[in-house]
Amino acid sequence: MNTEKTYANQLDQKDNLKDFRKEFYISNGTIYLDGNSLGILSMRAEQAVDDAVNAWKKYAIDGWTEGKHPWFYLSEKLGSMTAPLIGAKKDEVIVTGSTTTNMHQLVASFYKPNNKKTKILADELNFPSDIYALKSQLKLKGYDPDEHLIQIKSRNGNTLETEDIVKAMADDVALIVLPGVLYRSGQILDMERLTKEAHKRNITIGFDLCHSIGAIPHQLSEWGVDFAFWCTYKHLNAGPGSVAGLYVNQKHFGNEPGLAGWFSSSKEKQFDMEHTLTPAEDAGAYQIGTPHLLSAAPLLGSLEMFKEAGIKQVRQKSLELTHYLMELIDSELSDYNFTVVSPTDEVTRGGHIFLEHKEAARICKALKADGIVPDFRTPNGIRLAPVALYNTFEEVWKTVHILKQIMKEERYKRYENKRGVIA
Ligand SMILES: Cc1ncc(COP(=O)(O)O)c(C=O)c1O
Ligand SMILES: Nc1ccccc1C(=O)C[C@H](N)C(=O)O
Repeated sequence: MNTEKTYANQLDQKDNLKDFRKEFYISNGTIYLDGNSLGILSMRAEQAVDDAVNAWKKYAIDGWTEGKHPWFYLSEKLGSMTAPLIGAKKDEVIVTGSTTTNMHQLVASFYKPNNKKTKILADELNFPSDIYALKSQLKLKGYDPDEHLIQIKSRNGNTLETEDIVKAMADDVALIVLPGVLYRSGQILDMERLTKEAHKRNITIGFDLCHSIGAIPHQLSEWGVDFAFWCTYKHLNAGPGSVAGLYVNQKHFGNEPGLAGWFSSSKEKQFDMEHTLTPAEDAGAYQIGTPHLLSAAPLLGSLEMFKEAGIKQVRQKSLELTHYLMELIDSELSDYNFTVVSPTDEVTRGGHIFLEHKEAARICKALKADGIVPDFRTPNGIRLAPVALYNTFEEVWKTVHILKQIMKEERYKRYENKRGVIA
């Protein structure tokens, strides 16, 4: 491979998405590689927040129905803007809640245990919040999570085998919830095949798309996935605590949500103030209460950028960035005991790379001191996410060379090998 910096510059010059970087606030001298934990602010997202504040200033209560983006319809509008990113129909998507509250809503709606089927299938590598939510949903239905939550085991501690998941789809499984992309190793699960296998066995299946939305294309409707949910503060760059999203396949429209509220209502009936709910005929039925407008607004700006860039192009560049990163790690860091545990192939490699090293916590501190923002995951993981919309090949090149210097000079030894509060 070509390890010269000039090669990185050539790749940057050829990059069709390079102009998007100019729209982001990138701190001077910083190389931000943590976009899969929190994406950075774009001018368009900022503008959308300003517009929302101004609409409040100008319209007060009338902002619900007036202005450029009337608040009463904003969740649906953002849902339809999100749909192309996941291969869904417009009315199958709604922007609402947080990842975890949406998961609670969907499990409360789709987990319907009966005499024969009572178990929920998940995996042992998922983000803790999902597992906590599943356990509490089981308890609410009177089941012991120790018996009724089955967590598929990883053979190597980092990735899952489709065959192992399919094998675990036993007769007593009612519901499956899995990540689309694993938060540590970045492995993409075969959502299409898993959905097919689940449905053959009469099992409902849903996916957590936190680490896949905005990083890879999906075809949820075509695959027939029953439901999905995600956050918008990672690859979608909508800001800390931005409003999340959910997808419900249209074959499930017309049902009552497990957790109802007046925003679950059909729009026409909502202000009739009846005590009998008429649920919306689409994914809107899975909303609960008043949308968090100021935290939803930035998505208007970010999703517009995704529309212009196109998720296929985003994926293409992301694959090139992670490929380049892995090649440089291979050629430059071979003396320093790093292990890349992310899948290397293009089918199962997501938008970030996961490196293991026993000194990972303090290597991350040393990187940060040199202006590179990685993400530490306990006990020994370094996540690096070169993001298509705002990172460059030159930044990838610099990261690996700075990391090499840190290792060569053992500069990480200046720090304690312990995580900070968050990373
Ligand atoms: C896979 C996954 N699920 C859930 C969450 C958390 O959900 P919430 O947005 O509700 O905090 C995260 C990250 O925070 C995540 O990576
Ligand atoms: N929501 C957060 C709030 C604070 C700090 C980090 C997060 C994350 O999102 C972590 C992320 N889910 C991860 O995959 O590590």
